[in-house]
Amino acid sequence: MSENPLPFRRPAPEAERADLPLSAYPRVRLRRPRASDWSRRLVAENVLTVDDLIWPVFVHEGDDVIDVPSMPGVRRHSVDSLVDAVGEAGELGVPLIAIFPAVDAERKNDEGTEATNPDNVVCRAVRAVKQHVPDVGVLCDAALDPFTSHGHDGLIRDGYVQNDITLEVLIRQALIQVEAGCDIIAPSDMMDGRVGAIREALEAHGHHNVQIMSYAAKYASAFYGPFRDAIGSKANLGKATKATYQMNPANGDEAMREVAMDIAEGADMVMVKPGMPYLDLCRRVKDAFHLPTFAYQVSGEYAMLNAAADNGWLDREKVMMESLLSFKRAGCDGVLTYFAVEAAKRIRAGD
Ligand SMILES: NCC(=O)CCC(=O)O
Ligand SMILES: [Mg+2]
Repeated sequence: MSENPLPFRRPAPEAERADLPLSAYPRVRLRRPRASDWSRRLVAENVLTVDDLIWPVFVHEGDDVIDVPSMPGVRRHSVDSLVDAVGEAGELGVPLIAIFPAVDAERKNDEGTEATNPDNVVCRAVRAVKQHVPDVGVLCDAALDPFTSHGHDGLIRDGYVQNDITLEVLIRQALIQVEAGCDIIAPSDMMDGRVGAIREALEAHGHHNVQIMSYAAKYASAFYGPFRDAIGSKANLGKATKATYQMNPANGDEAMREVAMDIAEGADMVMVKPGMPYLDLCRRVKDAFHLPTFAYQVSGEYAMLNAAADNGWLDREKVMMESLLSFKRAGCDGVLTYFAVEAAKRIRAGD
Protein backbone atom coordinates (compact mmCIF):
# COMPACT_ATOMS: atom_id res chain seq x y z
CA MET A 1 0.00 0.00 0.00
CA SER A 2 1.28 3.45 -0.80
CA GLU A 3 -0.77 5.18 1.89
CA ASN A 4 0.91 5.70 5.23
CA PRO A 5 -1.23 3.78 7.75
CA LEU A 6 -0.04 5.98 10.64
CA PRO A 7 -2.22 8.98 11.54
CA PHE A 8 0.85 11.21 11.94
CA ARG A 9 4.07 11.76 10.01
CA ARG A 10 7.15 10.11 11.45
CA PRO A 11 9.91 12.75 11.65
CA ALA A 12 12.82 11.86 9.36
CA PRO A 13 15.92 10.73 11.28
CA GLU A 14 18.87 13.13 11.03
CA ALA A 15 20.76 10.99 8.49
CA GLU A 16 17.79 10.92 6.15
CA ARG A 17 17.18 14.61 6.58
CA ALA A 18 20.71 15.43 5.46
CA ASP A 19 19.91 13.77 2.12
CA LEU A 20 16.77 15.74 1.48
CA PRO A 21 17.35 17.47 -1.87
CA LEU A 22 15.94 20.82 -0.82
CA SER A 23 18.57 21.26 1.84
CA ALA A 24 21.34 20.19 -0.52
CA TYR A 25 21.25 23.04 -3.08
CA PRO A 26 23.52 23.77 -4.92
CA ARG A 27 25.06 20.31 -4.51
CA VAL A 28 21.74 19.02 -5.80
CA ARG A 29 20.41 20.76 -8.89
CA LEU A 30 17.43 18.99 -10.37
CA ARG A 31 17.90 20.95 -13.60
CA ARG A 32 21.24 19.26 -14.40
CA PRO A 33 19.72 16.16 -16.04
CA ARG A 34 17.27 18.38 -17.97
CA ALA A 35 19.98 20.38 -19.70
CA SER A 36 20.20 18.31 -22.89
CA ASP A 37 17.93 16.16 -24.99
CA TRP A 38 20.01 12.98 -24.62
CA SER A 39 19.97 13.34 -20.87
CA ARG A 40 16.25 14.00 -20.68
CA ARG A 41 15.71 10.85 -22.69
CA LEU A 42 18.11 8.89 -20.54
CA VAL A 43 16.32 9.66 -17.28
CA ALA A 44 12.75 9.56 -18.61
CA GLU A 45 10.69 7.44 -16.23
CA ASN A 46 7.90 6.59 -18.64
CA VAL A 47 7.54 6.10 -22.35
CA LEU A 48 4.51 5.73 -24.59
CA THR A 49 4.85 2.94 -27.13
CA VAL A 50 2.58 1.72 -29.91
CA ASP A 51 1.95 -1.37 -27.78
CA ASP A 52 0.11 0.83 -25.27
CA LEU A 53 -2.58 1.93 -27.71
CA ILE A 54 -6.09 0.55 -28.07
CA TRP A 55 -8.11 2.06 -30.89
CA PRO A 56 -11.92 2.43 -30.52
CA VAL A 57 -13.66 2.32 -33.91
CA PHE A 58 -17.24 2.79 -35.11
CA VAL A 59 -19.06 0.66 -37.64
CA HIS A 60 -22.53 0.93 -39.12
CA GLU A 61 -24.76 -1.02 -41.47
CA GLY A 62 -24.34 1.15 -44.55
CA ASP A 63 -21.70 1.18 -47.29
CA ASP A 64 -20.82 4.81 -46.76
CA VAL A 65 -18.28 6.28 -44.39
CA ILE A 66 -19.65 9.12 -42.26
CA ASP A 67 -17.67 11.73 -40.34
CA VAL A 68 -18.60 12.27 -36.70
CA PRO A 69 -18.76 16.09 -36.41
CA SER A 70 -18.12 16.27 -32.67
CA MET A 71 -15.06 14.01 -33.05
CA PRO A 72 -12.92 15.50 -35.84
CA GLY A 73 -11.08 12.76 -37.73
CA VAL A 74 -13.31 9.97 -36.38
CA ARG A 75 -15.63 8.12 -38.75
CA ARG A 76 -18.47 5.66 -38.78
CA HIS A 77 -17.11 2.96 -41.04
CA SER A 78 -18.77 0.43 -43.27
CA VAL A 79 -17.57 -3.11 -42.56
CA ASP A 80 -15.28 -2.95 -45.63
CA SER A 81 -13.74 0.40 -44.80
CA LEU A 82 -13.29 -0.74 -41.20
CA VAL A 83 -11.21 -3.68 -42.39
CA ASP A 84 -8.98 -1.29 -44.35
CA ALA A 85 -8.62 1.07 -41.37
CA VAL A 86 -7.78 -1.77 -38.99
CA GLY A 87 -5.28 -3.07 -41.53
CA GLU A 88 -3.50 0.27 -41.41
CA ALA A 89 -3.56 0.30 -37.59
CA GLY A 90 -2.17 -3.24 -37.58
CA GLU A 91 0.68 -2.24 -39.92
CA LEU A 92 1.58 0.47 -37.44
CA GLY A 93 1.63 -2.13 -34.65
CA VAL A 94 -1.53 -1.13 -32.76
CA PRO A 95 -2.26 -4.33 -30.80
CA LEU A 96 -6.00 -4.04 -30.14
CA ILE A 97 -9.13 -2.36 -31.48
CA ALA A 98 -12.49 -1.89 -29.77
CA ILE A 99 -15.51 -2.11 -32.07
CA PHE A 100 -18.62 0.01 -31.40
CA PRO A 101 -21.76 -0.15 -33.54
CA ALA A 102 -24.02 2.63 -34.76
CA VAL A 103 -27.22 0.61 -35.05
CA ASP A 104 -30.06 1.64 -37.42
CA ALA A 105 -33.03 3.10 -35.52
CA GLU A 106 -35.41 0.44 -36.83
CA ARG A 107 -33.29 -2.30 -35.29
CA LYS A 108 -33.49 -0.80 -31.81
CA ASN A 109 -36.17 -1.75 -29.31
CA ASP A 110 -36.80 -1.57 -25.58
CA GLU A 111 -35.23 -4.99 -24.97
CA GLY A 112 -32.17 -4.41 -27.17
CA THR A 113 -32.76 -7.74 -28.93
CA GLU A 114 -30.42 -6.82 -31.79
CA ALA A 115 -27.56 -7.15 -29.28
CA THR A 116 -28.01 -10.92 -29.33
CA ASN A 117 -28.41 -11.30 -33.10
CA PRO A 118 -25.36 -13.31 -34.29
CA ASP A 119 -25.51 -11.41 -37.60
CA ASN A 120 -25.66 -7.94 -36.13
CA VAL A 121 -23.23 -5.35 -37.40
CA VAL A 122 -20.76 -5.93 -34.55
CA CYS A 123 -20.48 -9.65 -35.24
CA ARG A 124 -20.17 -9.08 -38.98
CA ALA A 125 -17.44 -6.53 -38.38
CA VAL A 126 -15.61 -8.87 -35.98
CA ARG A 127 -15.72 -11.74 -38.49
CA ALA A 128 -14.44 -9.51 -41.29
CA VAL A 129 -11.62 -8.04 -39.22
CA LYS A 130 -10.50 -11.42 -37.87
CA GLN A 131 -10.55 -12.86 -41.39
CA HIS A 132 -8.51 -10.08 -43.02
CA VAL A 133 -6.41 -8.74 -40.15
CA PRO A 134 -6.03 -11.75 -37.83
CA ASP A 135 -3.04 -10.41 -35.92
CA VAL A 136 -4.89 -7.46 -34.42
CA GLY A 137 -6.82 -8.20 -31.22
CA VAL A 138 -10.53 -7.37 -31.15
CA LEU A 139 -12.42 -6.18 -28.10
CA CYS A 140 -16.19 -5.84 -27.89
CA ASP A 141 -18.34 -4.22 -25.25
CA ALA A 142 -20.99 -6.15 -23.43
CA ALA A 143 -23.72 -3.56 -22.90
CA LEU A 144 -27.06 -2.84 -24.46
CA ASP A 145 -26.97 0.93 -25.01
CA PRO A 146 -26.21 0.89 -28.76
CA PHE A 147 -29.20 -1.43 -29.26
CA THR A 148 -31.97 -0.09 -26.99
CA SER A 149 -34.57 2.47 -28.02
CA HIS A 150 -34.22 4.12 -24.59
CA GLY A 151 -30.41 4.29 -24.79
CA HIS A 152 -29.83 2.60 -21.43
CA ASP A 153 -27.31 -0.19 -20.91
CA GLY A 154 -29.83 -2.63 -19.46
CA LEU A 155 -33.46 -3.70 -19.39
CA ILE A 156 -36.01 -1.38 -17.79
CA ARG A 157 -38.88 -2.53 -15.58
CA ASP A 158 -40.92 -0.12 -13.45
CA GLY A 159 -38.74 2.74 -14.62
CA TYR A 160 -35.54 1.19 -13.22
CA VAL A 161 -32.64 -0.41 -15.09
CA GLN A 162 -32.83 -3.93 -13.71
CA ASN A 163 -29.65 -5.70 -12.76
CA ASP A 164 -30.31 -9.43 -12.77
CA ILE A 165 -32.44 -9.81 -15.88
CA THR A 166 -29.91 -7.69 -17.77
CA LEU A 167 -27.17 -10.20 -16.92
CA GLU A 168 -28.96 -12.89 -18.93
CA VAL A 169 -28.87 -10.72 -22.05
CA LEU A 170 -25.25 -9.68 -21.51
CA ILE A 171 -24.22 -13.33 -21.34
CA ARG A 172 -25.86 -14.04 -24.69
CA GLN A 173 -24.38 -10.90 -26.22
CA ALA A 174 -20.89 -11.86 -25.00
CA LEU A 175 -21.22 -15.40 -26.35
CA ILE A 176 -22.25 -14.40 -29.87
CA GLN A 177 -19.42 -11.86 -30.02
CA VAL A 178 -16.90 -14.47 -28.92
CA GLU A 179 -18.31 -16.95 -31.41
CA ALA A 180 -17.80 -14.30 -34.11
CA GLY A 181 -14.11 -14.17 -33.13
CA CYS A 182 -13.86 -11.44 -30.50
CA ASP A 183 -10.77 -11.88 -28.29
CA ILE A 184 -11.68 -9.70 -25.30
CA ILE A 185 -15.10 -9.03 -23.81
CA ALA A 186 -15.40 -5.69 -22.10
CA PRO A 187 -18.50 -5.45 -19.91
CA SER A 188 -19.30 -1.73 -19.90
CA ASP A 189 -22.79 -1.83 -18.43
CA MET A 190 -21.94 -1.50 -14.70
CA MET A 191 -24.47 -4.11 -13.62
CA ASP A 192 -23.34 -5.92 -10.46
CA GLY A 193 -22.20 -9.48 -11.05
CA ARG A 194 -21.78 -9.21 -14.84
CA VAL A 195 -18.12 -10.21 -14.90
CA GLY A 196 -18.80 -13.40 -12.94
CA ALA A 197 -21.85 -14.24 -15.02
CA ILE A 198 -19.99 -13.75 -18.30
CA ARG A 199 -16.89 -15.59 -17.06
CA GLU A 200 -18.97 -18.60 -16.02
CA ALA A 201 -20.72 -18.71 -19.38
CA LEU A 202 -17.44 -18.42 -21.30
CA GLU A 203 -15.94 -21.30 -19.29
CA ALA A 204 -19.06 -23.41 -19.73
CA HIS A 205 -18.85 -22.93 -23.51
CA GLY A 206 -15.15 -23.79 -23.70
CA HIS A 207 -13.93 -20.24 -24.31
CA HIS A 208 -11.17 -20.59 -21.74
CA ASN A 209 -8.78 -18.07 -23.29
CA VAL A 210 -11.18 -15.24 -23.94
CA GLN A 211 -10.11 -12.35 -21.75
CA ILE A 212 -12.37 -9.99 -19.87
CA MET A 213 -11.38 -6.35 -19.64
CA SER A 214 -13.86 -4.96 -17.21
CA TYR A 215 -15.02 -1.38 -17.32
CA ALA A 216 -14.67 -1.69 -13.57
CA ALA A 217 -14.74 1.96 -12.53
CA LYS A 218 -17.00 3.61 -15.08
CA TYR A 219 -18.37 6.95 -14.03
CA ALA A 220 -21.67 8.64 -14.87
CA SER A 221 -19.77 11.28 -16.80
CA ALA A 222 -20.73 14.18 -19.04
CA PHE A 223 -17.62 13.47 -21.13
CA TYR A 224 -19.39 10.75 -23.17
CA GLY A 225 -21.49 13.17 -25.23
CA PRO A 226 -19.69 12.88 -28.59
CA PHE A 227 -19.62 9.05 -28.34
CA ARG A 228 -23.39 9.11 -28.16
CA ASP A 229 -23.39 11.17 -31.36
CA ALA A 230 -21.12 8.59 -32.97
CA ILE A 231 -23.26 5.56 -32.12
CA GLY A 232 -26.51 7.51 -32.48
CA SER A 233 -27.83 6.93 -28.95
CA LYS A 234 -28.01 10.55 -27.82
CA ALA A 235 -31.61 11.10 -28.93
CA ASN A 236 -32.61 7.72 -27.49
CA LEU A 237 -31.26 8.58 -24.07
CA GLY A 238 -32.53 12.17 -24.06
CA LYS A 239 -32.18 13.70 -20.63
CA ALA A 240 -32.19 10.37 -18.80
CA THR A 241 -29.39 9.67 -16.35
CA LYS A 242 -27.20 6.58 -16.03
CA ALA A 243 -26.41 7.50 -12.43
CA THR A 244 -28.33 4.53 -11.03
CA TYR A 245 -25.67 2.18 -12.40
CA GLN A 246 -22.57 4.19 -13.37
CA MET A 247 -20.46 5.64 -10.56
CA ASN A 248 -20.74 9.03 -8.91
CA PRO A 249 -17.75 11.21 -9.95
CA ALA A 250 -17.43 12.16 -6.29
CA ASN A 251 -16.32 8.67 -5.28
CA GLY A 252 -12.88 7.06 -5.22
CA ASP A 253 -13.00 4.39 -2.51
CA GLU A 254 -16.05 2.91 -4.17
CA ALA A 255 -14.06 2.46 -7.37
CA MET A 256 -11.64 0.27 -5.42
CA ARG A 257 -14.52 -1.94 -4.35
CA GLU A 258 -15.77 -2.14 -7.95
CA VAL A 259 -12.32 -3.20 -9.15
CA ALA A 260 -11.87 -5.75 -6.33
CA MET A 261 -15.25 -7.27 -7.11
CA ASP A 262 -14.52 -7.60 -10.83
CA ILE A 263 -11.13 -9.19 -10.19
CA ALA A 264 -12.72 -11.68 -7.80
CA GLU A 265 -15.29 -12.51 -10.49
CA GLY A 266 -12.64 -13.28 -13.11
CA ALA A 267 -11.60 -10.08 -14.88
CA ASP A 268 -8.14 -10.37 -16.46
CA MET A 269 -7.70 -6.61 -16.65
CA VAL A 270 -9.60 -3.57 -15.57
CA MET A 271 -10.37 -0.14 -16.91
CA VAL A 272 -10.96 3.29 -15.46
CA LYS A 273 -13.27 5.54 -17.49
CA PRO A 274 -13.14 8.46 -18.32
CA GLY A 275 -9.39 8.97 -18.33
CA MET A 276 -7.83 12.37 -17.74
CA PRO A 277 -10.19 13.54 -14.97
CA TYR A 278 -9.73 10.17 -13.21
CA LEU A 279 -5.95 9.63 -13.28
CA ASP A 280 -5.97 9.42 -9.49
CA LEU A 281 -8.00 6.22 -9.80
CA CYS A 282 -5.58 4.76 -12.34
CA ARG A 283 -2.76 5.18 -9.85
CA ARG A 284 -4.74 3.84 -6.90
CA VAL A 285 -5.95 0.80 -8.82
CA LYS A 286 -2.51 -0.06 -10.16
CA ASP A 287 -0.85 0.33 -6.76
CA ALA A 288 -3.46 -1.70 -4.95
CA PHE A 289 -4.14 -4.57 -7.37
CA HIS A 290 -1.06 -4.91 -9.62
CA LEU A 291 -2.95 -6.18 -12.62
CA PRO A 292 -3.15 -4.85 -16.19
CA THR A 293 -4.87 -1.50 -15.83
CA PHE A 294 -6.22 0.62 -18.66
CA ALA A 295 -7.87 3.98 -18.99
CA TYR A 296 -10.37 5.14 -21.60
CA GLN A 297 -9.60 8.61 -22.89
CA VAL A 298 -13.21 9.15 -23.86
CA SER A 299 -14.88 11.04 -26.67
CA GLY A 300 -15.34 14.26 -24.69
CA GLU A 301 -11.65 14.36 -23.84
CA TYR A 302 -10.81 13.85 -27.50
CA ALA A 303 -13.35 16.49 -28.58
CA MET A 304 -12.13 19.05 -26.08
CA LEU A 305 -8.49 18.75 -27.10
CA ASN A 306 -9.45 18.93 -30.78
CA ALA A 307 -11.75 21.89 -30.31
CA ALA A 308 -9.05 23.87 -28.54
CA ALA A 309 -6.52 22.90 -31.21
CA ASP A 310 -8.93 23.87 -34.01
CA ASN A 311 -9.17 27.30 -32.40
CA GLY A 312 -5.41 27.57 -32.37
CA TRP A 313 -5.35 27.51 -28.57
CA LEU A 314 -3.46 24.23 -28.16
CA ASP A 315 -0.90 22.38 -30.24
CA ARG A 316 -2.88 19.29 -31.21
CA GLU A 317 -0.02 16.83 -31.59
CA LYS A 318 1.73 17.94 -28.44
CA VAL A 319 -1.34 17.71 -26.21
CA MET A 320 -2.20 14.37 -27.79
CA MET A 321 1.20 12.91 -26.88
CA GLU A 322 1.34 14.59 -23.46
CA SER A 323 -2.14 13.42 -22.51
CA LEU A 324 -1.34 9.85 -23.56
CA LEU A 325 1.95 9.80 -21.69
CA SER A 326 0.12 10.96 -18.56
CA PHE A 327 -1.75 7.66 -18.51
CA LYS A 328 1.55 5.77 -18.39
CA ARG A 329 2.82 7.98 -15.58
CA ALA A 330 -0.41 7.31 -13.67
CA GLY A 331 0.31 3.58 -13.81
CA CYS A 332 -1.73 2.46 -16.81
CA ASP A 333 -0.51 -0.35 -19.01
CA GLY A 334 -2.32 1.15 -21.94
CA VAL A 335 -5.04 3.51 -23.05
CA LEU A 336 -8.11 3.35 -25.24
CA THR A 337 -7.89 6.48 -27.35
CA TYR A 338 -9.36 7.87 -30.56
CA PHE A 339 -5.86 9.26 -31.16
CA ALA A 340 -4.38 5.74 -31.37
CA VAL A 341 -3.52 5.67 -35.08
CA GLU A 342 -2.19 9.21 -35.15
CA ALA A 343 -0.15 8.62 -32.03
CA ALA A 344 1.20 5.37 -33.48
CA LYS A 345 2.30 7.27 -36.61
CA ARG A 346 4.11 9.85 -34.51
CA ILE A 347 5.83 7.23 -32.40
CA ARG A 348 6.90 5.35 -35.54
CA ALA A 349 8.21 8.58 -37.05
CA GLY A 350 10.37 8.89 -33.95
CA ASP A 351 9.09 12.17 -32.61
N1 LIG B 1 -18.59 1.88 -23.73
C1 LIG B 1 -17.80 2.75 -24.50
C2 LIG B 1 -18.14 4.16 -24.26
O1 LIG B 1 -19.14 4.44 -23.61
C3 LIG B 1 -17.21 5.21 -24.78
C4 LIG B 1 -17.50 6.56 -24.25
C5 LIG B 1 -16.76 7.69 -24.93
O2 LIG B 1 -15.81 7.52 -25.71
O3 LIG B 1 -17.17 8.81 -24.66
MG1 LIG C 1 -19.24 -3.40 -10.87
